[in-house]
Amino acid sequence: MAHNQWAFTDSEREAVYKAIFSRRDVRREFLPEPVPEPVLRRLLAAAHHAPSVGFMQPWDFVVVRDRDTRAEIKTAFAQAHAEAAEQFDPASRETYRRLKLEGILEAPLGICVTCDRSRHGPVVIGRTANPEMDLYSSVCAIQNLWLAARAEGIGVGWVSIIHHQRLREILAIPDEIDVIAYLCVGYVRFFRDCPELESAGWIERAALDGLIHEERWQGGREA
Ligand SMILES: Cc1cc2c(cc1C)N(C[C@H](O)[C@H](O)[C@H](O)COP(=O)(O)O)c1[nH]c(=O)[nH]c(=O)c1N2
Repeated sequence: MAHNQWAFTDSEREAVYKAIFSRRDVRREFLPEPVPEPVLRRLLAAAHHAPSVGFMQPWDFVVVRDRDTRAEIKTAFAQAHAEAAEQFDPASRETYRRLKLEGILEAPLGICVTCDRSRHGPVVIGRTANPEMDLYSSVCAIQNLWLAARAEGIGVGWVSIIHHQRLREILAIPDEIDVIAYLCVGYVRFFRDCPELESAGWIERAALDGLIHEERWQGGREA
């Protein structure tokens, strides 16, 4: 197509890809400066404009600023992290233990993203055949927030090494609401060029060509 009036301008498009390619999971580079309310509001508005199954908008955002609360969450992480280490084979266990996998106390802000699976009733457009679609919708909100944060020069780190039931207790989240994520959010000293798990030698980024299948799945499970 020669000209597409709906495309962004070159610089706008570059900005979108820049956010996508330079977004990182941040753990150790957080700065303690608070995130101003208008900026936080923009991040949450970006999250809230994510796509959602049947326009369900199943998310809520619990904003955690209190250090004592974050310390409780850190303790919950430490417990789940110790349990996790036992699940890796002995050869990689020590490497796992040395990885920095959260910035709960370093980041001035935590955001717990949830999913209210019964919002708008039991039958939802698009969720009938695949009931997990509401959970995916909350994940879309997280990705929007993550990219918007990158554009604001703010880092986000997803901490999933934590039992959601424990988070629910600490944050007084009702039983019928699913916890989707705990995010550490704050300004950063810098953004890494590539995923820390890659530079730490844990896993490399797969070649995209090996993940694309023409018409039918080709080959075995291995990409
Ligand atoms: C659902 C989910 C859950 C987690 C993560 C991500 C996602 C999508 N990631 C971040 C993850 O390690 C990271 O995205 C990859 O290593 C790729 O790095 P970049 O995000 O590109 O920096 C993550 N990182 C971490 O240090 N502790 C964690 O508990 C988690 N949990």
